[in-house]
Amino acid sequence: MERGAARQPGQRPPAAAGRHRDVTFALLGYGRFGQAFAGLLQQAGHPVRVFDPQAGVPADLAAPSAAAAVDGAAWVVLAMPVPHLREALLALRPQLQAGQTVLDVGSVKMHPCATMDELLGAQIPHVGTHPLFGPLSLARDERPLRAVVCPAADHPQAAVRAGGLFRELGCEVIEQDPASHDRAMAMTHALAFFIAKGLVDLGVDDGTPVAPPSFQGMKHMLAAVRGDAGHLFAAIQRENPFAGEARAQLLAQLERLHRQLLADVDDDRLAIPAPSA
Ligand SMILES: O=C(O)C(=O)C[C@]1(C(=O)O)C=C[C@@H](O)C=C1
Repeated sequence: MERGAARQPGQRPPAAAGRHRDVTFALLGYGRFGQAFAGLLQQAGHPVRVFDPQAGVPADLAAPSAAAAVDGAAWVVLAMPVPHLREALLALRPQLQAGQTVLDVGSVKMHPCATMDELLGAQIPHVGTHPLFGPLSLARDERPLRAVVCPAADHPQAAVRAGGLFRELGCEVIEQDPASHDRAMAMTHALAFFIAKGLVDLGVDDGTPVAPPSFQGMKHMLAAVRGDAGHLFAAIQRENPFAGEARAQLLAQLERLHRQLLADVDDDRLAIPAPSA
């Protein structure tokens, strides 16, 4: 695991100073994360060109096509919903040059990394990344930001460059292989969204003034699910090969607990053992 030189909490990335005028980013996808990432890149002084066939892109950022966005860009950021990545990359492949670095920013890593390896091969430098932040955590000013970087076997230098980019944006960088990442996300991200969506669908009112402190921590989970158009929830669950098993294990544990409570087991048996020293 590689830990980057993190900024101090609350410390901002360097302000735009025109230092990076030659390092242009092509951002393909302007959804919730694409918009947030464009803002971070611009704040750091990077020119950004955006193409999104669906979302309204501000005129000063908009490129007329994916090819126009990518032309001459040092970085190509794949910020479309994960299930669209393959088709987008197939269409884009003829425009890409060996001097460019392609990175994805999806919440799962096995499928996107395998797709980039397959379609970009040894010719086009590429790297998988998962920024562990989004518009809500940025708005809460959570620092330090964190990003996972999954190096491609053929392109270790692309991973080094991506690590440098995320550090420049104020992130701690964690290096992981795609399977370890997806396993960890199945037990954290996927379960958090699963529980939160269950609570939202149940009609739980997280705005009630009597919600106790123990519930306050869940509010971020509910806000994340409410802010999602559905793509993120589906990708986190369906594109992660370990998420189904994690959900099944959680449901089994909840069912077991439910039965214990109904069976009136001794309260002591419900206690969670203290962690061993
Ligand atoms: O900050 C937000 O807006 C988020 O929802 C961030 C969030 C999450 O915590 O679920 C969303 C998706 C990413 O894959 C990682 C982080």
